[in-house]
Formats: sequence, structure tokens, C-alpha cells
Amino acid sequence: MATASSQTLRFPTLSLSLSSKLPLSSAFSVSLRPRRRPLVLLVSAALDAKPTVLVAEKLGDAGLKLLKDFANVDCSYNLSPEELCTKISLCDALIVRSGTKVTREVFESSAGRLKVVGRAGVGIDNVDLAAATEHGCLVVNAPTANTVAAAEHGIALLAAMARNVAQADASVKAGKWQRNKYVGVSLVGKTLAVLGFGKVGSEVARRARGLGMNVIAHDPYAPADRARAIGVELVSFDEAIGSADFISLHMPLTAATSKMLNDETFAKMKKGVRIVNVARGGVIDEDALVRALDSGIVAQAALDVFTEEPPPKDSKLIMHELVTATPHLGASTMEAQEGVAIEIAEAVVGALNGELAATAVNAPMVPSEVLTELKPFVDLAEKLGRLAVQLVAGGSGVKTVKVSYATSRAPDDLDTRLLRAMITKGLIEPISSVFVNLVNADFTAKQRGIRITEEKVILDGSPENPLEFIQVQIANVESRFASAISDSGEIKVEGRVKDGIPHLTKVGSFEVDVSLEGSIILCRQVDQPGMIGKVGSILGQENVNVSFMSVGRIAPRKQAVMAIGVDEQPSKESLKRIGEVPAVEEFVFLKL
Ligand SMILES: NC(=O)c1ccc[n+]([C@@H]2O[C@H](COP(=O)([O-])OP(=O)(O)OC[C@H]3O[C@@H](n4cnc5c(N)ncnc54)[C@H](O)[C@@H]3O)[C@@H](O)[C@H]2O)c1
Ligand SMILES: O=C(O)[C@H](O)COP(=O)(O)O
Repeated sequence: MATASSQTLRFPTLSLSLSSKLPLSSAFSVSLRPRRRPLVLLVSAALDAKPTVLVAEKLGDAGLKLLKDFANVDCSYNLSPEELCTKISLCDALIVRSGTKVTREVFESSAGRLKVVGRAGVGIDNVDLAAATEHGCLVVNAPTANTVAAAEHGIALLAAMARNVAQADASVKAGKWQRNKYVGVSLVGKTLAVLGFGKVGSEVARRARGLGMNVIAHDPYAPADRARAIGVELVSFDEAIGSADFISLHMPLTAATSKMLNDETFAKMKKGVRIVNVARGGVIDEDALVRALDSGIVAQAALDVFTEEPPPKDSKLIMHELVTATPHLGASTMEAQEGVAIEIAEAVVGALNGELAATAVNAPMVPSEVLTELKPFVDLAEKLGRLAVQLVAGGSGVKTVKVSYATSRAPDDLDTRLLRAMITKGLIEPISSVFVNLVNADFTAKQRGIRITEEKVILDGSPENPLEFIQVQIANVESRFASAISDSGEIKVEGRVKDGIPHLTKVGSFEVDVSLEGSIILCRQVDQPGMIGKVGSILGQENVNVSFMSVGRIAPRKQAVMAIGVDEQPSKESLKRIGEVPAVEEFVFLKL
């Protein structure tokens, strides 16, 4: 695709690029003062003032300290939904546990200020993820620090239930001594079915194996070898519930898992089964569980989580004598809460700094080494999007965008989600008030009816660099700068990264070479001596600093496109004077 190769002569503050192969056009460029900009993927711009973080539920001290070193921290617990909506418009981040519902109204009330929701724990079923994504708000969680605590609570409930610990305790405190009533059942040799063999489920399984139980598990997504490694057999759902003496639930609450245990599935269980739930109340149909307890299908249940928390005071389930209940205590150990607080504070501070979070729930997780490598291309992608959209003539709606990534690596080695998001950001932000980031890019493009197709062009070069160039084409539009329309009729801009700095290397069919910093003036002119000087002196008279200049031409003394990088925005008067230079046929000023 690219045709010109260039030689570059470098001096401390100046570089010259000379094209050597000129089939379509030639390029000459002068570069002054290369600079770098920090990468901001998630937060609209570096926050000028200290950000404000609302901590809506109790958080461990170590996490609070981390937050306070970076932000104004407002710890306001037990807010009503209305109070939360009122406060949120003054906050850049919100940290919650499972007790706060982060609803669509919360995102709407934030009016775009809320950038990060941190869930200090695993389950994010209390956060409206679709609304967060639509509002470009990153959701991060703390997925690892409370795993052991939850598993230990599961085992505690299992043993307590089997030996009637809670009921016997209440009886003794009521002055009774009922040794015959509270005869329990043994765990050793019994079959435990773990439903959901993720972090908590596998830790429960490991511990139950240590108690001498035969452990089976059902999880459609878990690898069998991980289960086998701890002596657990993965089986079908029906086999698991049909053969278990005990069932322990450890799946997330999703549309697919909601009320997984219901009248129909209870009917398939072994009579006298005992159930532990430290996952989410909603995975059990609670009315059906009461029926199953009453009919004897389920002998006992030990529950830490409920559909409604706290449950209604007259809940038949809670009051049932065969039920042991705890108030969502799975993650509540000193150790887990300190760990969770640190894990979530680090994720929130990182996200507020514009970094990608490893625990992002609604954005692609890009490994840090990939991110480091792609960093200059991410910047290039956004700027190409910005340039391309500014070249569209008013009145032509952008609907069809094609992005080509030229790489010498295998197609699977290039993850383009980040680049596509940044091109989308560049395409949409200059023409709207919407803030686009990695979280909401695809959603925002779809909502605006912009179809972005991608292709990878595989080159025969060295795979050392992830990308050779990126090309952005907008089809079916008119351009404010006719020379930006390629031979095939689309607005076309192409860029490369040179020495870590993004460069514009093609406009329409013209090869140029201008560093993508500051702003750019593109002029089409009849190629002739003195043009750079004429335009340069108009800008110089107004003290507009030229950082880069490049001329791409079809052939000597024919049409050429001059690309000029400027640090300041020239006045309308200067731009008018540039347009009046006799050889200038058209020009456009583009903000980066
Ligand atoms: N009670 C508490 O305080 C407490 C503490 C921590 C975690 N939790 C809850 O425990 C659950 C598990 O947490 P985790 O950290 O192990 O999460 P995890 O993501 O590591 O594991 C969840 C597992 O469930 C599996 N799964 C998904 N759909 C399934 C289905 N239909 N059937 C069977 N398995 C399915 C997944 O493949 C995954 O392996 C979550 O609901 C979490 O919110 C509760
Ligand atoms: O999903 C979780 O991490 C647990 O349910 C813990 O919830 P909590 O933070 O409200 O204790």
C-alpha cells in the first residue's frame, strides 16, 4: 500500500525526511521539537483539580489512605438513593460494596462527571453495567482479595449446618438442653457438588476435600484439568444436583443463573440434600426453596445471601427452622476487607490517572506489556480519527469508516480494540459533546450510526513493530479539502509512528510527513519554489510557531499538498492571507 520510503537525517532539534521512491507523490519534511503527550485512555483529560471520590460503604483504612493521598475522599455511608444521586454530580469516582445499588439514575445524575465505579468486592450485580458503559464510566472490581474469606465462610456454614450449631446455640441460650433434637450429619464420605468452579468454588472444593468429602463440580466454563488437579470431577448440572448430599453455590448472578435452583431443579435433587449459598440470593428461587424445605426434598439450607438484602423481617425463608442465615458476611474478615480496600483503591486511582485497569469489568483488559507497545499507535489512532472527521464537509454525515492496520505480524498478534476505540474517540469528539473512551467507544459509534470496519494488511517486513501504519477512510462523504479524497473516492488519512511520535504520512493520494502535534494546516498548491517561505512568513508575522512542514507532490511543478504543523492556532486573518497566496488552491486548518 505505501509506496514512498524515506531517509531521515537527524540533528538534535531538527530532522529532514527525503522520499526516495516517488510513484505517486514525493515528500519533503522539516521537523522541529518532537514532544510526547501522556496516554489518557479512560478519563477525558488529566483532572486539573484533585478528583473527588465518594466512598459509599465502609472501606478498610489502608485503601482509604491510598485514596486520600490522591483525591478528596468523601466517606458518606447509608445514603438513600436520592442522596446518592444528589452527591454523585460532584464526584469523579464512587466506591461501593454490595449494599449500594448503582442504578442508571446514578449515572444520569452524574452528568458525565463520574468516571469510575469501584466495587470493593467481586459481584457487580448491584451496578447497572449497561448504563455505566453508555455513560463511558469504567467499572472495576476487586476480584481476588476476598476469595479465601468467602470460601472459609462457605465451609463454616457447611459444618455449622450439618451440626445444627446456630439452632443449638439459640436453644441453649433459651435455657434448653436438647441433645437429641440436634443430632447432626457427618461430612466425611459425603458428596459435595460445587456449582460454579471459579475462585471461591475451587477454594471450597479444596477445603472440602480436606474434610474427606467426595467433591464434584459443575461449571460450563471451567477447565477440567484445573478441577482434576485438586481431585474434583466436572459433571453436568443434572448429575451434580442429582447425586449430591450437599450443594454449594458459587456462580455469579446473571440472567442465565437467576433462579437456577427452582421447583423443577429441586425436584431433581436427592431427597434430604443440604444447600449452602454464599454466592448471590438471586440464584435460588426463594419461594421454591421454602417449598422444598417443607416437603423434605431439602433437609437444610445455610444462606449468607438473599434476593433482597436485608430480607423482609417476616421472610418465611429466614424464619424457617431448617435455615441457618448470616447477613452477607462472606467477605467480612479483617484480612479480606483490608485486601479488598487496597485492591479497589489502587484500581480506582489508576483509572483516574487514565490508566487501563487490570480488573476492568466493562472495558477490554489489555496486558500492560501490550499497552506499552501500542501506546504511540493509540495516540496516532486518535489523531487520525480527529483529522479524518475534520476533513468531512459540513452536512455529510459520517456513516461508513474503514480502518486498515498494516502489520508485519500475524493477524492474531494485533489486538485492535484499543486502536478502534481511539479512532472512534477521534472521529466523534470533535463533532459532539460526547466523551468517548475505551468503555463506551463501540456503543457510542453504534448509537450514532457509524459503522467501523477493520482490516489487517499483512506486510513482509520485520515483526519488531506491532504496526507499520494505520489508514482511516471515510466513505460516501464530501470533503472540505478536496485533495483528501483518494482515487477511490473516500477521505483518506494514513499515519505512522516515527521515533515514538505519530506522523501523518498520507492525505488522499498525497504523501506528506508531518508530526501530529499541535495543529495542522493543509494547503493544496501548484508546486513552485518559495511556497514554504510565503506561508511560513505569514505565520511568523503572527508569532505562530511552525513545528513541522512537509510537501507531498504528484510530480515536480504540478499539484502538491503542503502540511504545516503549528503550535498555536493562527488567526482568521492569517488563514485568509494563506488562502490568498496565488498558488494556493485550497487549504484547511485542522485541530488535533
Ligand atoms: N458472600 C460473599 O460475601 C461473597 C464473597 C465473595 C464472592 N461472592 C460471590 O461468589 C460468587 C463467585 O465468586 P468468584 O470470585 O468465585 O467468581 P468467579 O468468577 O471466580 O467464579 C464464578 C464461576 O461461576 C461459573 N459460572 C458461570 N455461570 C455458571 C453456570 N451457569 N453454572 C455454573 N457455573 C457458572 C464461572 O464459569 C466461574 O468459574 C459470585 O457470585 C460472588 O459475587 C460472595
Ligand atoms: O461479591 C462479593 O465480593 C461479596 O458478596 C462481598 O460483598 P460485600 O463487599 O458487600 O461484603
